[in-house]
Amino acid sequence: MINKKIGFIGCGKMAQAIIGGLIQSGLVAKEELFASAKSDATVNKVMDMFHINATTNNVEVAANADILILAVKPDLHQTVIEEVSNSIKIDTVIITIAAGITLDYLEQAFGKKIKAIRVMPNTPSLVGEGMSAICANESVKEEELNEVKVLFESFGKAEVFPEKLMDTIPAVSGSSPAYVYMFIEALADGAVKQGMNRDQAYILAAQAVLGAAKMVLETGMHPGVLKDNVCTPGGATIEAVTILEKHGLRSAVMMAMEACTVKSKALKGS
Ligand SMILES: NC(=O)C1=CN([C@@H]2O[C@H](COP(=O)(O)OP(=O)(O)OC[C@H]3O[C@@H](n4cnc5c(N)ncnc54)[C@H](O)[C@@H]3O)[C@@H](O)[C@H]2O)C=CC1
Ligand SMILES: O=C(O)[C@@H]1CCC=N1
Repeated sequence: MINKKIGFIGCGKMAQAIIGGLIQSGLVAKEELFASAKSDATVNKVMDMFHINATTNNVEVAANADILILAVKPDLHQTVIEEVSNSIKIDTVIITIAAGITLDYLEQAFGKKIKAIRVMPNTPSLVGEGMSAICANESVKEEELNEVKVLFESFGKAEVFPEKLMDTIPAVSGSSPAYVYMFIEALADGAVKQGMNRDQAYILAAQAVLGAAKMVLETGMHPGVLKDNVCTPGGATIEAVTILEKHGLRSAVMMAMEACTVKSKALKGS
């Protein structure tokens, strides 16, 4: 168990995924989780869903937290930080999960030396299969960074990266679940077009994606070799692969990722 008070400012889709993942992991007691949101409707929803402390008062959450997670949109960071910066404890570890918010930006917005951490998580955290990339400033002690890593590992995988790679992470793992859902939807549409029931199609498509991802992670084999193993010479799969290559699947993904990275870098000011 981690016996620290963990506060969330902003309690939308990503914070809810983390809170759900944390509760399910059992690493943190519900009594140690605090969240604030702008509207009463969100506060009530969060209390109903997770039975944790929730309020519209950001300062209350900030003042209580040993680990404070800023889970609002990038362009709201300045306002929220101005609101809470005088209330945080001296040793509070401050985490932003926002795309594009740098460690320097955080320190400047707080206007003082702080223990600052940047994490780029993703929504599969809710089901214990999150991927979180982490970097920290020099004020964060090794044991504090390890504790945050353990926290995020409790609902998936977590890796520490140099900050220069953090703007690339949304494209690879923060945003990419959206593209994968599009792929699953497309697989299901294709099956429905050929007469399959939609509910069954989602199960087949999603399980194939889950299994393929597990093969990459657990066998350590190159994705190209795994693909080749599916393509029987002169068989059906290579016909599908030919069409996907013709329509530029890989270059479409790579170009989409570039656009994602450019936007991530620009977000804090927008
Ligand atoms: N949705 C995702 O898959 C991911 C999101 N993120 C990051 O997480 C952050 C939040 O994104 P989402 O959860 O998707 O957005 P969201 O719109 O679902 O949640 C934002 C929350 O902030 C609250 N909020 C707005 N103004 C506030 C204020 N002044 N004080 C306190 N709370 C306030 C809203 O009530 C809402 O609950 C963003 O910075 C985003 O870059 C990072 C990785 C993945
Ligand atoms: O779309 C966004 O800006 C955020 C960053 C990663 C996932 N969602």
